[in-house]
Amino acid sequence: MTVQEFDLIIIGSGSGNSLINEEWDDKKVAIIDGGTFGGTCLNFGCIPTKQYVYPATVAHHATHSGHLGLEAEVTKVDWPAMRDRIFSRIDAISSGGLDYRLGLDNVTVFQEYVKFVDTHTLETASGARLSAPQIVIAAGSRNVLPEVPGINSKNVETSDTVMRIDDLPQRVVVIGGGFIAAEFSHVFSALGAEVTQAVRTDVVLRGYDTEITDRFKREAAQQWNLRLNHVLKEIRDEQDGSSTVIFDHEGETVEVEADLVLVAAGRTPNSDTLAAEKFFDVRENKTIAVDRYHRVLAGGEVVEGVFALGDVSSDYMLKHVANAETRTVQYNLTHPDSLRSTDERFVPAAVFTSPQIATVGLSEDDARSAAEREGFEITVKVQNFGDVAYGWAMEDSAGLCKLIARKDTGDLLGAHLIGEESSILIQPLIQAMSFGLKVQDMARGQFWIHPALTEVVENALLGLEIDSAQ
Ligand SMILES: Cc1cc2nc3c(=O)[nH]c(=O)nc-3n(C[C@H](O)[C@H](O)[C@H](O)COP(=O)(O)OP(=O)(O)OC[C@H]3O[C@@H](n4cnc5c(N)ncnc54)[C@H](O)[C@@H]3O)c2cc1C
Ligand SMILES: NC(=O)c1ccc[n+]([C@@H]2O[C@H](COP(=O)([O-])OP(=O)(O)OC[C@H]3O[C@@H](n4cnc5c(N)ncnc54)[C@H](O)[C@@H]3O)[C@@H](O)[C@H]2O)c1
Repeated sequence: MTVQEFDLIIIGSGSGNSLINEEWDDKKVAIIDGGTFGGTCLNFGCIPTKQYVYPATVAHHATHSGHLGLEAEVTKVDWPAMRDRIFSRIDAISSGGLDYRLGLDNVTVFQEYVKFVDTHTLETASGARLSAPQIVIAAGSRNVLPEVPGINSKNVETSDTVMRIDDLPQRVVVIGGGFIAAEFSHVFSALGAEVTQAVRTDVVLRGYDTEITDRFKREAAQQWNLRLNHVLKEIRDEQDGSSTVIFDHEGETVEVEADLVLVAAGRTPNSDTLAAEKFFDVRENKTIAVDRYHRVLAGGEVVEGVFALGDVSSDYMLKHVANAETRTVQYNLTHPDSLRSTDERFVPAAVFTSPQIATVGLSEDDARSAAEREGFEITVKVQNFGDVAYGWAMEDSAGLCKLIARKDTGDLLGAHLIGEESSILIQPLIQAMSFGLKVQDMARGQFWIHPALTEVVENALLGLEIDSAQ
């Protein structure tokens, strides 16, 4: 069998597509993607979800401003117009990106799935064999569907399909307590659907500081029907075209009627689609094992020339992490003698639900454990948005900013926010952690615009009890 030889093979056109820079102009590159060109973030993830989140948040504000002396209502939600506006932009970027790559002399695009047949050779679904001394696995992750009767119902959607539906459904059941469930519960409920979010335990947004998750549960329950400890058992299709979603709730059977069931029960890395486990180390969570330079491991040893990045190998399924890893791998591919690693000490995340949530660093529980283990004290401050002037303007009772720092040094250990634009408010705190800025210097070493909402961050910093602070 003939094997097509390349200098570089990239599997995955999401973050992987950004690897091809001018350094490869004179070399032969193959980029392979069996799915939609551009990957998850562009086509099914970060970007379209936020394009729905924004109008949903506008609608939420419009309909929840009575406390400000405003009576407003949303008289029409034109879902098809919204969907077409969103995807006319996204689809054009995806097909434009594909056309651009197809037009390059040095790049060959394979639009099929591949798997490894040895560490440096791949076989496409149609049987072609490709080989290269350098291969980057950027194959991402996919949605997981729980194995329950009725999971193949026509009313079941995942994040891959739900944004392209024909119309806004009347009754939506969202399965899951993670990022995707939280964001879509907000979107559908704010746009006017009757939403039930069913979480199998009493934990939402696992791993988040409990102050934030408790506040989120309270706020979510005021906007949609949040049901905890509801274990999905079955989805039964009814003759009228709807479905009945059946749960076990602490030993009792609970049935909820739905026109659409959004399953957001987690994502799994695509390592198995590549037969990666035959040639490389694959961890229990199905990520491909890599060293600090993103080189793939086999039997604990580096496989020369094979790198992995993003959801398929990362501890985080976040696009800003995949992007940072892409920059590192891009450099390492052409600088084998001065390899770089990605600094993942302070990885932030935001959940674009209602209210927004943003987090970086340790939760209070984890910070207390670390303090006990390593012998230092922590200081914690919770500042409500409603305590600062802009929070008064908003009549806010939902938002809070919680900071955790080392008492002796003033190093920030964790920052957790829930409330309006938390994903923006947290950025100076991420910056402080990344660059080692002490909380006392951060609080008083700069002006904080009055009366901006950032004063909630300023006041939280000032509320921390640092030993050396005057
Ligand atoms: C609904 C949703 C919302 C999200 N929102 C955010 C957000 O707001 N912020 C954020 O930071 N992150 C968000 N994420 C996560 C983010 O989208 C991912 O972390 C990121 O896109 C991963 O990029 P990647 O390059 O690793 O993989 P991908 O972009 O998924 O690219 C992998 C590509 O590999 C292809 N592929 C897989 N297996 C094979 C194979 N065997 N052969 C050939 N091709 C293959 C796939 O078709 C895919 O196109 C969201 C995810 C989802 C699902
Ligand atoms: N704003 C963002 O950054 C953003 C937005 C969306 C997704 N993402 C990324 O995508 C990843 C996947 O998101 P997700 O929400 O699908 O996953 P998740 O891991 O955040 O949450 C999965 C949820 O599904 C539940 N679950 C698992 N199995 C179940 C079952 N059998 N029945 C019922 N519930 C079940 C879990 O308990 C959990 O609550 C996230 O880890 C995140 O990194 C990020």
